[in-house]
Amino acid sequence: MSISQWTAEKDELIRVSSHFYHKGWMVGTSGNLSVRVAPDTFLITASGRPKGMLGDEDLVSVKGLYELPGPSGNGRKPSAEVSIHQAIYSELREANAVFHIHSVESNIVSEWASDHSVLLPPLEMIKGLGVKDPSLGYRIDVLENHLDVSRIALDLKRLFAQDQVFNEFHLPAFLIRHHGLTVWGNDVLEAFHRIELLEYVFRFMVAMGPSGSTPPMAGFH
Ligand SMILES: CSC[C@@H](O)[C@@H](O)C(=O)COP(=O)(O)O
Ligand SMILES: [Zn+2]
Repeated sequence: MSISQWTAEKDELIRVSSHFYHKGWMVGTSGNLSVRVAPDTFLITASGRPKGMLGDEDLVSVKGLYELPGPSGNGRKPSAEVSIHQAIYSELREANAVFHIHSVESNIVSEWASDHSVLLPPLEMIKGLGVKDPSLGYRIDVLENHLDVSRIALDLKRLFAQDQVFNEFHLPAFLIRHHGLTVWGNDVLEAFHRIELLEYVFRFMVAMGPSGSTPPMAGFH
């Protein structure tokens, strides 16, 4: 396999990673990104690399959606959260890009979960996630964080197995409590848009507060 394989996909992920880093969503080594390049193969960011300054060698290929991969040929290890990406690619044929970020807002919103999900406000922006009517009351799923990442991947597969996940109220995203946001899309651009739209929604929610209304301004009655 030539080392110059998938150059365009690697460049795209490096650009997206740098953009998210500058937004404060992939600070330090946090977050991971992947793109599917064949039905059972994807490129993913290597573990523990600085997400604001990735190089070509920091994208490693993973073949197989069920077994945990070992280090790549250049010694880089795939993301420690590779099992979550595998769970998404194995269960959802429409997913061809998976982005995971650690934003402050997504972590605040994850604290507001009741019954393992958070109700999103009826903002027009939510239409960008593929829903027709934002006022219908969409919820984002919130999974528990576990030190053992394969437990998170297992919980995610259980969620996908529930019928409700496949109805029109299911969003192409979920939160891991006190950890971050994961989104998938049909391609890199769709996943990119979805991350930006959801982060806008989370910023709005944080500004409104957990009760969904802004506190009255001092001096105004
Ligand atoms: C700043 S440590 C964050 C990690 O524990 C993890 O959650 C993460 O998102 C990045 O892990 P990585 O193995 O680099 O893909
Ligand atoms: Zn993470």
